[in-house]
Amino acid sequence: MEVMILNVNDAWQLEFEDGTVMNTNTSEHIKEAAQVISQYADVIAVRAFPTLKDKKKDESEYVLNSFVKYASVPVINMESATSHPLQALTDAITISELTTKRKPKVVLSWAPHPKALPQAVPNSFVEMMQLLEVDFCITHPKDYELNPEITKHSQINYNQEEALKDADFVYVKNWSSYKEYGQILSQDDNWRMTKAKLGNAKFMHCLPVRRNVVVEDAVLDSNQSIVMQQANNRTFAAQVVLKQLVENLNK
Ligand SMILES: NCCC[C@H](NC(=O)CCC(=O)O)C(=O)O
Ligand SMILES: NC(=O)OP(=O)(O)O
Repeated sequence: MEVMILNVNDAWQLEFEDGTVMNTNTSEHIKEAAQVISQYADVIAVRAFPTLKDKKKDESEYVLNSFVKYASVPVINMESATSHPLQALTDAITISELTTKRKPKVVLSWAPHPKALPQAVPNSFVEMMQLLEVDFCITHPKDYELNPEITKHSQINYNQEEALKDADFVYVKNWSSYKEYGQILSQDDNWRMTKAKLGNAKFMHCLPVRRNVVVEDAVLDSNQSIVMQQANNRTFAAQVVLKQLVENLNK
């Protein structure tokens, strides 16, 4: 593949609203931009982080969906406002490669972070775990509930120690509050992952990870950490999706 990387905002701001009088800070409408890029490329992969300010706007996935609407080529989600499916596929591949059990116990554990981060990675991880044969539970402080529409078939335990008991895989991730949308409600270091809490489980994280904030060095530097296998599987997850997509284009 020949790859072009475009950081759209480096050039100018795109307009996504219909019918706007574009006499302020947006220079090009997504209608033209998506069609022009479709003339350059056979596939468009879009990364579009949320505003974390306007829940309705983020949930409308206006960036990703506008590309889908106006592009004339397939669009791939490289982490959108509310989901990161290629990361979830990566995580599923990693768990299935490394599990020694038919039904491993997998825990998604919230961690503190100084910045407000999206819910995209945990959302997609939860959705993926609901598709796999795993014993799955989520642990986080009160008021860090993810979108209940996404978590409604998953167990939530506010007691981290209890949730982590006998875990085979522990996926650690920070996210900002969904309820108090985009807010940091806690930076409680007691939620940081430590070697003691991890027990015999394998440690997972999508990266980039803040050492000794999200997880202590002793975990990342141990052979229980499988973050490098995960990062490697990001390539294969993207390749398998692109391969199928491109093969279908040529049919
Ligand atoms: N897999 C990519 C993760 C991207 C993003 N994390 C971040 O932006 C962390 C940046 C920082 O630590 O400053 C997220 O959580 O969705
Ligand atoms: N994990 C993840 O999405 O990594 P990149 O930001 O490198 O794509």
